[in-house]
This record gives sequence, C-alpha cells and structure tokens, in this order.
Amino acid sequence: MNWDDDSTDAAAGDEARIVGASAEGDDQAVEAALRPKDLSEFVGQEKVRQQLDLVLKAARQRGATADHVLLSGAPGLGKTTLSMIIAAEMNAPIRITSGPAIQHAGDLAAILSSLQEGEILFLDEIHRMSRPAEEMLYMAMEDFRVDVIVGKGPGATAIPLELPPFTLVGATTRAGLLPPPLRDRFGFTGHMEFYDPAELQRVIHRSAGLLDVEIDPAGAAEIAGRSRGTPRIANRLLRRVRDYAQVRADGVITREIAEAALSVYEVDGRGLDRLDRAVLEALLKLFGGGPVGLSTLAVAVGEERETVEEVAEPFLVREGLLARTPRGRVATPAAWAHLGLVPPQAAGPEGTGSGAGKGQQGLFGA
Ligand SMILES: Nc1ncnc2c1ncn2[C@@H]1O[C@H](COP(=O)(O)OP(=O)(O)OP(=O)(O)O)[C@@H](O)[C@H]1O
Repeated sequence: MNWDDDSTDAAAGDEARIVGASAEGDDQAVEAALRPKDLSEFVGQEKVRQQLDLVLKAARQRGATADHVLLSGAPGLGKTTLSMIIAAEMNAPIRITSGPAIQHAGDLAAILSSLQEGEILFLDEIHRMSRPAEEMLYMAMEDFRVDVIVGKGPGATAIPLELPPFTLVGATTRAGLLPPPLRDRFGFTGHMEFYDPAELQRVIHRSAGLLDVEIDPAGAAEIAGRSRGTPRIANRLLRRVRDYAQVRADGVITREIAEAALSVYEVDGRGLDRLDRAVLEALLKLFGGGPVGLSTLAVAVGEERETVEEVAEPFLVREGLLARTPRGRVATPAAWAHLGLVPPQAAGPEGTGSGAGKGQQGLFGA
C-alpha cells in the first residue's frame, strides 16, 4: 500500500488521540525506556534489519563511517529507534534534529561543523527542511564539505569548510516528497512497513516485561489487534490497559481485561476510535454509504474537513473501510459489516440505510 499519498504528517488533532500515531508529550519519556537498544531486540521489519545489519557490519569491518541511510515510513514505526540502534551498533555518538528546526542554511552549517568524526546525524522529517538548507546538505553528504556564505550582495564570498566524515540518517513519512538529488545521495534506503499482529504481540510482551506488568498471550493479542499496525500505539494501549488492570482487577492483563479497558477508551476490536466510527456511521447511516463529498461528511460529524481527511480517513482507507473516489467518499462492504449494518440494496424496503444508497450500487453493488 502506498501511504505516501495520504497525509500521515502529524495532522492537527492526531496527537491527542489514544490511537494517534504521533508521539504525545507524555509518551516521550516512556518511549525512551521502551526503545530496543540493538538490532536483535528490534522486532519485525526483517528486510530492513537484515540489509542494515550488512551495511553496518561492512562499514565496521572497513573501519569506515557507514553510508547515509534514509528511513521512510509512517509515524511510530521505529525510525527514531533504528537511528539510535545504528549509533549504538557503530559505537558512535548521535545528534538528533529535525527538518522543521532547520529553516536556514546557517542552522545546518552550525550543526554540521560541530559534528565529530563518525557521528550519526539523525534528521527527522527531512522532507520539511528549507530549500537552501537542503542544497547545503547535498554537498555535505557527498563531499563532506559546505560553503559558508559570508556577507551579502556582490561582496558575498563562499568560504569552504571541511567536515569530518559522518553518517546522515534521514527519516521521512513522505519519501515521495524528497527531491531526487537528495534521495540519490543516500547509500541505503529502508522502507518501514506496518507491523502484523504477531509482531505487535512480541512488542507488547517485551514492553510488558520492561514495565513489570503481567500479561497473558490472549491479552497481548487483543491489544495487538487494536494497535493499527504501529508499535507506538501498541505501547500506549498497553499502558492504558495496565492502568485498568491495576485499578479494576488484580493487575494481570487478560483478554477480558484488555477488552474492557479498551472499550472504556472507545477503541474497538479493529482499532477504530470514536472519530473513525463517527465518520463511518455518518457515511453509512446518513448517506447510505455514499458517495458523499468530504465537506458534507465533515459537517455531518461536526469536525473540520482537514480533521476528517487527515486524521480519520487514512486509517479507514488503509483498512479497506472507506474509498476516496472522484464522486466522493464511499463505504466498502467491509464498513457495513464492521458496524453490523446492512447495505440498502441488500436490506430491501425496511433496510437500515436511509435510502440514499444509490451510488453504492454502481461501485460495490452486485
Ligand atoms: N521494531 C520495534 N520493536 C520494538 N519496539 C518498537 C519498534 N519500533 C518502534 N518501537 C517502539 O515504538 C515507539 C515509537 O518508535 P519511534 O519513536 O522510533 O517511531 P518513529 O517512526 O521514529 O516515529 P516518528 O515518525 O513519529 O518520529 C518507541 O518507543 C519504541 O519503543
């Protein structure tokens, strides 16, 4: 699937959701404690792990700095974690910054000129760097050199500055937005996929061990199934279920406890939260499954257009519950099944739909 087409940037409103993939303020300290420290502890992403293992081992054997690495993938899949593992495996210090923090070429020059030999520079959201900084980065990556411009206008001069060899680890949720000259300068590109439930179960067991929480396999499976393929969400749900287990039960997480806790937080069996379900319900109950325009749908759920489009829809599309078509938003048969409703054409005159489901027929009807 190509999530690059969806807006997976930290969309407004996503941070506050229990199933939001971006990090909340309170997540960051706990996340640090739960981060795998080396490649063997890092769950899943077999391909990227194997390839990276080779790149790093080869560099170590040659006694050289590793090639620049680009990691692409949706928020919360482990890009920051992997960059820290790269530093640990290379026994090198790491400097962490992000595209939005580098708005002027001078900001980047200051960082680059203070790097030590072999240091890892982690540049998160690299697609959000300013153009002048990006151009400076091309030369730095290729020749380990930057031209610092002193003065302005006709009197301006470029002073070349040699840099120690370093490894840039760039992370992006939108690889398609990177200009080709920047993409081409990475020696290795790893694409992070969403995790399958069995992998998330391993993440949850590992985190439960670190948090000193007792959890049985069925409890871990229940949380994994609601974590939207994302370790960050799995860890967050685990912490909320732990609270419930501690306050309302004997502290042990079983399937029943996980189900009860996550229903308190309105996260359903497939990982949809209140907003996702409100969008689906409006689409099915008010518009017979669509097609309906985004603005109309947003008004129906009392949310901004952007919130529906950027916060709720990407996951609904990924789950195959909603389709974006040129004629508007359309529910798929899986959406009707998920909410336990019957599509109008199948329901007959007393069907649950409001009778506005004509478009449904053309797209998904028999
Ligand atoms: N493969 C993994 N195995 C175990 N835990 C993981 C894995 N990937 C991510 N995590 C956990 O998920 C949390 C989020 O990971 P991380 O911060 O690396 O994501 P990210 O892709 O950098 O997100 P963002 O794009 O928002 O910066 C971390 O605390 C880490 O504990």
